[in-house]
Amino acid sequence: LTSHRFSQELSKRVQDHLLESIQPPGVDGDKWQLCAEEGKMKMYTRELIRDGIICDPLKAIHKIEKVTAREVCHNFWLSDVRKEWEGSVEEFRVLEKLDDSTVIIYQSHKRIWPSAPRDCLYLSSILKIDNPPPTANGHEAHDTWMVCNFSVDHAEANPVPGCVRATIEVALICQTYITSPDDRSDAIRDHITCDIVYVASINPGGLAPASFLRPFQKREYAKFLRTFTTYVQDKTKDKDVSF
Ligand SMILES: CCCc1ccc(-c2ccc(S(=O)(=O)CCO)cc2)cc1[C@H]1C[C@H]1c1ccccn1
Repeated sequence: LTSHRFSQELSKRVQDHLLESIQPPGVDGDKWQLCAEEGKMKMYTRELIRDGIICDPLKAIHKIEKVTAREVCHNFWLSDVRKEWEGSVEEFRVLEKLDDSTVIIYQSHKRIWPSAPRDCLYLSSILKIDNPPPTANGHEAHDTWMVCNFSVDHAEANPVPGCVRATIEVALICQTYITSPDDRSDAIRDHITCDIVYVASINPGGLAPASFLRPFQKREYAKFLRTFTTYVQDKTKDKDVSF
């Protein structure tokens, strides 16, 4: 297994996500507040201010039927399809490929009134988790995949002028579980469900008005999760299942 200059930091963050992020809210004792519900998707947040900047972490628990953890994580990680579901991104560049499952991305986001536009520079890695823990909804996982995105520095960022650098720490943890083949259909896709935990801490960088940022981010997270999960279901529905 080849390693790269971020291998150590990446595996530390993966371990942390497996220990903490995958825990359903309320179990890990933190003060997660349910802040939005849409169908099967529940969004929780905590109030966190760092140097006067709002960095409320988000934890979304979701489940989508008829897709596998690998299909969800692959469509989230694959750069070629990013623009098909990520509506808030303006510029998007892969700066470096560290290995077959790890890249460094530069992206700028569409300007948000009244603040300056933001950009992000982050490592994005997809990995399959061996000996999968039980899912956040308490199901026996058939398999577990994760995408881990976190901010790094890079010499060739060549940022869009005028952008304020936002920093991110994101994980998408997906677990497939097989539901009992109760109905007659022998199509395996009808018997799989994917439990999803999406955790994100976004530090918007320079000051953004508190009264504006909290509701804005909540709306954006809900929109992003809705768009992305719908995209994956549409993309995979006529394809052979890939575990
Ligand atoms: C708030 C400062 C601006 C801002 C910085 C950062 C991000 C952002 C970066 C990465 C990821 S991701 O989950 O890793 C998927 C790859 O893009 C999601 C969101 C979004 C916004 C803007 C668009 C707003 C947004 C979108 C979604 C969630 C929260 N905020």
